[in-house]
Amino acid sequence: MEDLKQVAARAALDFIKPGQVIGVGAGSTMAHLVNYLKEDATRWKHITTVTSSFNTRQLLLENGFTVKPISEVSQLDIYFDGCDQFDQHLNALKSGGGIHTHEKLLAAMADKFVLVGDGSKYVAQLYTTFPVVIELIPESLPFVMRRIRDLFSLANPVLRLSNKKDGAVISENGNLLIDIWFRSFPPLDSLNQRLKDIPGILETSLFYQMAQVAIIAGKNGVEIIRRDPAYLI
Ligand SMILES: O=C(CO)[C@H](O)[C@H](O)COP(=O)(O)O
Repeated sequence: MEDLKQVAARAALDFIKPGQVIGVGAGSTMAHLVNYLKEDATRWKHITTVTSSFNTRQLLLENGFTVKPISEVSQLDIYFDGCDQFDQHLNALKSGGGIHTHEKLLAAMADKFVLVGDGSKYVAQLYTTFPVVIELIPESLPFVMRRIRDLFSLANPVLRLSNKKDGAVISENGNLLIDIWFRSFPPLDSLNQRLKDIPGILETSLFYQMAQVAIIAGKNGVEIIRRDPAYLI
């Protein structure tokens, strides 16, 4: 059977026009998308890419694409990214990679933010099988831990540690990451802002009502889900 992430990535090509500035996120689905762009290199040779991911950047460069640093861009035509999970309103958790601050920046600057994945990512309501991750400045660690425990008494905040080296995982921005494991999610419409209101926290991995479209490949084919059904893309 065909890899469904590959099927979804191929469907994403229909959303791109030659010459556009394209954001590409992290993960295996995005790697498939880069490989498809490479397969039709003549058509796509004039696109400019921007990425939130070290691994995707390497792949783009190896395949001869122009990759601009995030710091040189304020607008993208479109940003594609995978996620851990998303719900029927296209609220997404992007917790696994620990690079959500850059991912959210690219999602926010894109005219269109498109989630791409296999059907396993799509759930009616987000489950707590994934944490909400926060990026925080190192000095704020004890305070942020205390404030999270005060605000969410049933949540379990855990500093993300490296399994390849002693110590904490350090983000692209020199910061720490905390995985917040909830037993049940507090109301999602305010969760992102409640966390960001804590001094020291830079960004969260909850992408609340940011994506306009999701491309999902399941055993019955590719489904395009729009947050607003009237949205034309
Ligand atoms: O959100 C992410 C990282 O934070 C990735 O996009 C997510 O893990 C998707 O990966 P894959 O395409 O391999 O399923």
